Amino acid sequence: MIEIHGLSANYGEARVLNDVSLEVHQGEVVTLVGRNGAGKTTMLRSIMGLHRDLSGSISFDGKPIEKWSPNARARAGIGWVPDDRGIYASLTVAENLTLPPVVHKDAWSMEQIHATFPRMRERRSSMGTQLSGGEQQMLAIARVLRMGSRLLLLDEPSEGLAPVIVQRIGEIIREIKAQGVAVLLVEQNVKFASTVADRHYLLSQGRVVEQLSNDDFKAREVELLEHLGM
Ligand SMILES: Nc1ncnc2c1ncn2[C@@H]1O[C@H](COP(=O)(O)OP(=O)(O)OP(=O)(O)O)[C@@H](O)[C@H]1O
Repeated sequence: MIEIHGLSANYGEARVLNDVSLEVHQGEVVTLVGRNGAGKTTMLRSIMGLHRDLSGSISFDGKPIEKWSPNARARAGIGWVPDDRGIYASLTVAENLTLPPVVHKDAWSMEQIHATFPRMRERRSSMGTQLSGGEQQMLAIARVLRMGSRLLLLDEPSEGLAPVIVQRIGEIIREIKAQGVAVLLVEQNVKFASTVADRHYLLSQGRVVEQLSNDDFKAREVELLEHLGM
């Protein structure tokens, strides 16, 4: 679905990603794990077309997309869920869901959204400001599925959420995967990452230092926690 080869990214003089290659296939959940400042968010922003100071190749469904605008990438089916979730505070849940345009034929219907996210039906008239952190995260994920995204870029969805809510987000990611959607997940929560992902890329100082199956990742959890300084 998405293939990245030799991606390097800079902020002015500073190189923050160095020759990174990775791929995510349809229906796969893959994490990018690394310390603060390792370059994880820059990777997601580069895939979405929001960071442009880069070299290397990015192809989506076999088409080179490096020169495409973020809009064109969204229309092709790439959905960005930023770490601040980007909810419109003064709109209701229903308005937040329906405001962005449907950009792809694989867009989820409201019925599908409500089946996977029953909380969004219950809260449909609530304003963005009234939502808990977990509800905001669910709304942000539901919104890109409603637009028709087939590859979700999730930036630390577990951050700041209570364990029981993190567990629910994990269930949602597994349900989304079962529908054939691919997920590239930035995470520092190693435990959570191991409950949802098929594979992991370990990023350190802008380089992929290891690629691990989920079984290997779980077996080396203690060492990885140490590596991440957690
Ligand atoms: N707008 C910017 N201008 C200059 N440097 C930046 C900018 N944004 C990020 N950086 C730097 O790029 C490097 C990678 O940042 P990035 O946010 O991608 O890392 P991260 O792994 O997502 O970490 P975090 O979890 O802290 O966001 C860091 O050294 C950071 O200071």
